[in-house]
Amino acid sequence: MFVLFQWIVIDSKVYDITRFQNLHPGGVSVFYENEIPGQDATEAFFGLHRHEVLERPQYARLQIGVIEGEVSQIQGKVEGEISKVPHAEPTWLVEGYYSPYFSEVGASLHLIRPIWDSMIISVDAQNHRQFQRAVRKFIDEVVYPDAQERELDGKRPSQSVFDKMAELNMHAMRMGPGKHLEGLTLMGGLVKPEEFDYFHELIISQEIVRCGARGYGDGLNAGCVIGLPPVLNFGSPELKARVVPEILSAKKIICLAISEAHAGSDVFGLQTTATKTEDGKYWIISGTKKWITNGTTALTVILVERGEGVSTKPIKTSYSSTAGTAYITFDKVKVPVENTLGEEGGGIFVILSNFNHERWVMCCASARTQRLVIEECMKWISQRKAFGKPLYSQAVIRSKVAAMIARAESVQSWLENITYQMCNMSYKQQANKLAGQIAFLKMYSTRSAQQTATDAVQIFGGRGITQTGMGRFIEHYHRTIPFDALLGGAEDVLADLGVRQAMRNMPKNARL
Ligand code: HEM
Repeated sequence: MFVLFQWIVIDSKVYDITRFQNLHPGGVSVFYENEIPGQDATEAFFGLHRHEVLERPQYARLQIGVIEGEVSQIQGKVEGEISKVPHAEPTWLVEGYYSPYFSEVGASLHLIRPIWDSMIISVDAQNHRQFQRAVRKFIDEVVYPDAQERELDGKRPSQSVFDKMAELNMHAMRMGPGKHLEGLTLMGGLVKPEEFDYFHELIISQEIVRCGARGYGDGLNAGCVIGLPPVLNFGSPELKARVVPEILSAKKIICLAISEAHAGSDVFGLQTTATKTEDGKYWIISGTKKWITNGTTALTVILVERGEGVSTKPIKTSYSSTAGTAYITFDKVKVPVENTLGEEGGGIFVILSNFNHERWVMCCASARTQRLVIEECMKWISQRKAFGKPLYSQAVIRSKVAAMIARAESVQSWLENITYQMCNMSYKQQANKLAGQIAFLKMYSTRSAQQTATDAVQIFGGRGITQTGMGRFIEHYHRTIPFDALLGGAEDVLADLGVRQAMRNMPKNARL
């Protein structure tokens, strides 16, 4: 019996595909096409596969040698590295570019900033660049692999990831600067609690979303980012002492339950009721909540700890179940009045007070994921050939990519400007001066993101709607992006809010 050995070369590495060829997901026939058997199949391979295919253990072991005198040239994702693909990173991370906002170790910003009140956070020497490198390394090594696996199996992020984030106090840092950081060692001591500012928080938000796993990103304690601030800002000292450490160490999960089947953006239209018992010691809560991120795993719902009468069930959404999106029902749930956050009857204020920060976090994420899509497109249009030339030689492709880049760059620049304002304003000033700005940015960034998703699918063609293979991140992005335009207030509602706020500030005497 004869065995016909079949070898191919990809990027100077020799693969023995003798046995594998009949198992090849793309079929056996491709290996008998011209220019493949026994030859350099690099170009053909990268026109059809992501680099990560060669890194999977079952395929990596097909490699039997390297071509003498040659070295491998092609790189996939390199853990912890800054991408060299143009526009794949915000300019402040790109060699040779400058930023007035992000500092190097021990450097101070050459900016004169007005001092308005004692809430101002110092922005000298906060060491953003070193911080970014450490966060990226952590995300790439610890979070990225788990994100890819959980997106596939739909389970919640692994507890080990929550725990490692807690060791670095990352859950606490995701709440932004403030008193809750006092006494904590942040990122292994890289930044002092009093020096932690909104740019550090922006870095964390933007690094996490580089995982390209939308549902997982939310599953990774996004409920805490929006759910804990009401407790921190309005909870009694006893309640905070009991609840906050458990949540910041990720032993318990919190979520913010606002939306209901009957009311989404209209927070005044909510129907869940809380009635006091005759002795005034308890609330009895009845009603439902819908689309609650992390709700399937949460132990606390603003005032309500999971217990008798609280039940949750998963909602199947267009993104993955790893986010834990839940339908929650309260059936005569008894809650001590001490769990009340803020003034009785002032719940709307509690809810609205954190909207700016929450929307700003969403802008951080949206700005960065648009770049992930740009990076995918840039690689695809240079490695994929059509009509004998790379895709980028088509003007129509270049025009789509140009629009994507312009949108992503403008969103990031605007975001950095707003972040700088936040660093210099008290929470109250932010509410007065930035609610409109942040609403506009949120509206603009999610609209940009949707346009970019549509363009990316056009560029990737069928692969842009295929869950595996070369277009997998594009398919995921395109499928999950509509959510970004809904959460934190629908686009049109935000646009309207911004204009109304601007009109309130119109000088009475301004005329044409
Ligand atoms: C060591 C060599 C190779 C390995 C390990 C490999 C592995 C795979 C895998 C895992 C897939 C499924 C899609 C994906 O996950 O990306 C695939 C698809 C495919 N492969 Fe390969 N492959 C190899 C070489 C080649 C070569 C040399 C060709 C020839 C041009 C080829 C042509 C294809 C085609 C046409 C598909 C279908 C792509 C699609 O549906 O978009 N493969 N291959």
